[in-house]
Amino acid sequence: MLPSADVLLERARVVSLPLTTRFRGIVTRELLLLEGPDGWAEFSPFVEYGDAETANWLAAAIEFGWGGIATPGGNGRADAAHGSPAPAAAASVPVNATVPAIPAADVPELLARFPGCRTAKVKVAERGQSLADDLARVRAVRIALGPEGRIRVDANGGWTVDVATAALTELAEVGLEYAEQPCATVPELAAVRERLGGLVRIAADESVRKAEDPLAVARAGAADLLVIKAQPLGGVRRAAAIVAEAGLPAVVSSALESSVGVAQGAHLAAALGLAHETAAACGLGTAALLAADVTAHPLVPVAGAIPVARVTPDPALLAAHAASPERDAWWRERLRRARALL
Ligand SMILES: O=C(O)CCC(=O)C1=CC=C[C@@H](O)[C@@H]1C(=O)O
Ligand SMILES: [Mg+2]
Repeated sequence: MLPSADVLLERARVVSLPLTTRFRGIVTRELLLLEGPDGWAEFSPFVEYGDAETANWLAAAIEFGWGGIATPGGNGRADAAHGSPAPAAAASVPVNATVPAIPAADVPELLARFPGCRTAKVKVAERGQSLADDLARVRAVRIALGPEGRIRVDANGGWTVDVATAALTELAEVGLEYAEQPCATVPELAAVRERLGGLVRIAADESVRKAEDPLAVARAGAADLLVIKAQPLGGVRRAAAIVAEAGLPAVVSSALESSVGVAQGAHLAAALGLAHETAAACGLGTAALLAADVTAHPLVPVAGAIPVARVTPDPALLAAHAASPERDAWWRERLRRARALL
């Protein structure tokens, strides 16, 4: 039985967290945190998302607060509530630095927020910018990481097939691990992948998390790997099932959450076997892009990794970053509408 909206909202808090750098067009991240018997969870679909899409995000929050997701090493309340297996060593997930569409000159300062990260994901194809801007940014990252560093780019579906093919052919000279969602649709991804003939691997993000059928991209052979997010896909179990069915390698990424939401991503990474030193880096270092978080011990990268741990917000920080009464009411209503869809 799923908890009712009243139960979900009993201890809910809505906060507005400032970002250090503009990212996907926003400078503050609003989100709702809720506390279940297993611990704290996050409900934070981006504000422009419609109700149908938000239901998955709520299903994920319910899973993390009420669903008995165990923490490897057994440091979470879920383990106590549901009986933990034998304690294992505390796990950690290697993470990438996330480089927004910033000027190349700002890259070194940005990367300093991600200590020890040997992989960087660089945003490209930003509206209003040119391929020259992308090349300059990616080259600046290559200089900072050195020849051994791994660089992936994320176009968020912003290119046509022709532009993607040309842009990735040029960017490949800097050395790319893969390109995430170069075009918007599955047929376009398949076409770019085919045209590049293995020069750059293709990862699908929006084609999984925003698709009616998250497996269509795998079935079409349109991607080499999947980028997986816990909240948009309805939680750890559902996301892990999609990866298993797709039969493709996966990288877990955040949805630009507070450390509470990032913690669920880390649990998904652990469930997928990505919580070890030699795993491909996950996009879970994004708490480093927040100028403020809800805990004094945020899940920011240390030595290139974040721990797989649950996060309990600090009451003083919840109060300091509380959203306005209007926004608080908006989020609570939004949660009620999402709950009605489950
Ligand atoms: O993967 C990362 O390095 C960070 C997360 C990230 O890039 C994203 C988080 C939230 C929303 C998305 O637009 C964006 C993405 O496209 O992957
Ligand atoms: Mg992406």
